Amino acid sequence: MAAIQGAGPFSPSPLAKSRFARIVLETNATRIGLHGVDFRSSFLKPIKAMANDCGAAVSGKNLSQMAKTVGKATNIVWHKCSVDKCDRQQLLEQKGCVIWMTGLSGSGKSTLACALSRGLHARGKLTYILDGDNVRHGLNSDLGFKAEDRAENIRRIGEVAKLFADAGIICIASLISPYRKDRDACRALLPERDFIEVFLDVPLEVCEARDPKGLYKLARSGKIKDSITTEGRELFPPKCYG
Ligand SMILES: Nc1ncnc2c1ncn2[C@@H]1O[C@H](COP(=O)(O)OS(=O)(=O)O)[C@@H](OP(=O)(O)O)[C@H]1O
Ligand SMILES: Nc1ncnc2c1ncn2[C@@H]1O[C@H](COP(=O)(O)OP(=O)(O)O)[C@@H](O)[C@H]1O
Repeated sequence: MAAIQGAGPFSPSPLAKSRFARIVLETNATRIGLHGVDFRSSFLKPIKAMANDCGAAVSGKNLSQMAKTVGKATNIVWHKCSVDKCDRQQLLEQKGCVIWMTGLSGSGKSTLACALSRGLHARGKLTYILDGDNVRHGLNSDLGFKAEDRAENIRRIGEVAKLFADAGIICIASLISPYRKDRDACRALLPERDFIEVFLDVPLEVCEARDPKGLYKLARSGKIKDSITTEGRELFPPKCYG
């Protein structure tokens, strides 16, 4: 996990945003297959690590053809296609993965996700952001903020993120995702180095002072329920290290 320390109560300049994105990228470069990269120029070079991954993908083709019970469904058979993740990665010249931003509301997840997406896009990398706010407008519009609803929200986004990674896309998930067990369940869906967790280590006081949506105010006055504002400190590790 990589942690981004909270900045002071100022608006981030585009330069600061791109520096943030660079920190994340440099911290995790090896894990997304960008070895020895000069971040100022050579992002677009073909990714060496992909060759190894393709080997792994080939051995992964031996998925059982036996009918299985999956969840509530019976007689489910995995359908393989001759075009696989490896082929898509080679086409895109990048490695599909999930970069998971976690942190309190107002910690800067969406801002950093956008800066990272913009930075990668400028370097010719295909990204897609799954933002908690946005996904709750559609796929997850049936969910609220009780712990079990948050868990289902995170589970679904984890599954969608896995599909994006399988498509060869760098998927940036941006969710509060306060409970470690929910994040760990998403991590378990992917090969270890394909899931990069970034904790925005911003103190509750700073997030509450920002409060761009007025959520902390509403939570403190009891007007919204199931807020994690007050117990936020306990839900996240005190420090996270890359
Ligand atoms: N309790 C409560 N009531 C009303 N609204 C709330 C509540 N908690 C969170 N939010 C807002 O919902 C945004 C998305 O939350 P997430 O899907 O990221 O949350 S979670 O991962 O499921 O915990 C989240 O987005 P961010 O502010 O960008 O974090 C908040 O705007
Ligand atoms: N590094 C930063 N320093 C100061 N303010 C920031 C920083 N990153 C984001 N912000 C501001 O904090 C507020 C919340 O950011 P946002 O990205 O929406 O957080 P989240 O998605 O975690 O709720 C916004 O007003 C944003 O401009």
